[in-house]
Amino acid sequence: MRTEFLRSVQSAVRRSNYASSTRNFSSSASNPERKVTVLGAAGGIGQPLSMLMKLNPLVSTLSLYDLAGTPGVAADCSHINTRAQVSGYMEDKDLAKALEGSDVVIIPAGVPRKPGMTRDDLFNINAGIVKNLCQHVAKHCPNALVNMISNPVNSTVPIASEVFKEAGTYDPKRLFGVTTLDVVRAKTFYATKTGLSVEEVNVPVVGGHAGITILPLFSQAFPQANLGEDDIVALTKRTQDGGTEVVEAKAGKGSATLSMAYAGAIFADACLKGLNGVPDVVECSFVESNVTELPFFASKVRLGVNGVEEIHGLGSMSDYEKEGLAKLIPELKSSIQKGIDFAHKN
Ligand SMILES: NC(=O)C1=CN([C@@H]2O[C@H](COP(=O)(O)OP(=O)(O)OC[C@H]3O[C@@H](n4cnc5c(N)ncnc54)[C@H](O)[C@@H]3O)[C@@H](O)[C@H]2O)C=CC1
Ligand SMILES: O=C([O-])CC(=O)C(=O)O
Repeated sequence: MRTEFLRSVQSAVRRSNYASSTRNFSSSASNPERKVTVLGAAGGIGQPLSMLMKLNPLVSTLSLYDLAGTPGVAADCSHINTRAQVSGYMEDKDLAKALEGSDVVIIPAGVPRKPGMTRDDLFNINAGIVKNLCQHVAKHCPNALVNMISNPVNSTVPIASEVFKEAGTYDPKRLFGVTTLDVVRAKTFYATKTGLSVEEVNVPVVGGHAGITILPLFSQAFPQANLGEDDIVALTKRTQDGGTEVVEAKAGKGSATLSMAYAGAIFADACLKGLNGVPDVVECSFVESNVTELPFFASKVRLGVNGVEEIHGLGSMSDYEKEGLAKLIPELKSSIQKGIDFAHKN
């Protein structure tokens, strides 16, 4: 029964692109050892994300770290009869053990929004958390691929890059802001509007991860549907406000956790596939980039054995999308600079 259930979860996940190459998903025996560490593992995102990583046969060691509650989450996850061996860590002094040997470090540590807040309102608390955790990453697993989930992503990724530069470990190919949830939302909203099967649609989302800096490119959606300008504007706005929609619905009890865990698991799975040499693994991500004048930008990225293998350009965009791009640049630029300044001053 349990095996059947696991198979059905795996197959649902596989259909939705979580493991776009079934080759690696179904058999664990042929997959190399891979350690994945989750920092903030006992939180709203951390718990379901840890479970999804435990279900991923590409993971051989799952290391869970949080300031509180990790032993329970680790014990719970460890009973799931899948490949990964689970360990939980809670004390600062155990961070070294938690991180050593990690191939991928996923960071959802930090506070979430409440109604009325912007992601930037989280900066004062989360910037320090991210800086501290990245200092430990630089020390204990400098070669890991870092998947930054903590908000504001537009600033936390630049903070991480400065910390790694300071430590002498920075490799731009290994640092990713996780923007997969924007793609997940754009796909869902597009499929709902067009009546296309959600499993077959794809929509690139570029820019950053806050409000108008989130720019879905519906002109490049696949398959193409004949939507009018009003529909495109409404879909764009809903994708940009997707996080706020959840924050308001949760009415003070946090922000997206389940959809984020799903999105984070898809992105980590893509990183693992790239590391394992699976070809043509492409996801949107906020990375160091020269696609625009900004030092960081989200666009389609091909993942490989070194992390980022290739950053795709923006492709052809509609006039509406070009306007959106022009509008987002100043805000994204200042959020990036804010992160860089923080890393130097604090
Ligand atoms: N990139 C994205 O698309 C998304 C990002 N987020 C962001 O993810 C972050 C986490 O959200 P939730 O899980 O809902 O929050 P949460 O409050 O439920 O969980 C955060 C966890 O981080 C832990 N934590 C705090 N400081 C830590 C430290 N120094 N070391 C280790 N763990 C630490 C807390 O103990 C807590 O368990 C927030 O900043 C939120 O805005 C949320 C949704 C989407
Ligand atoms: O909106 C938030 O605060 C959390 C987030 O980044 C998202 O759901 O996209």
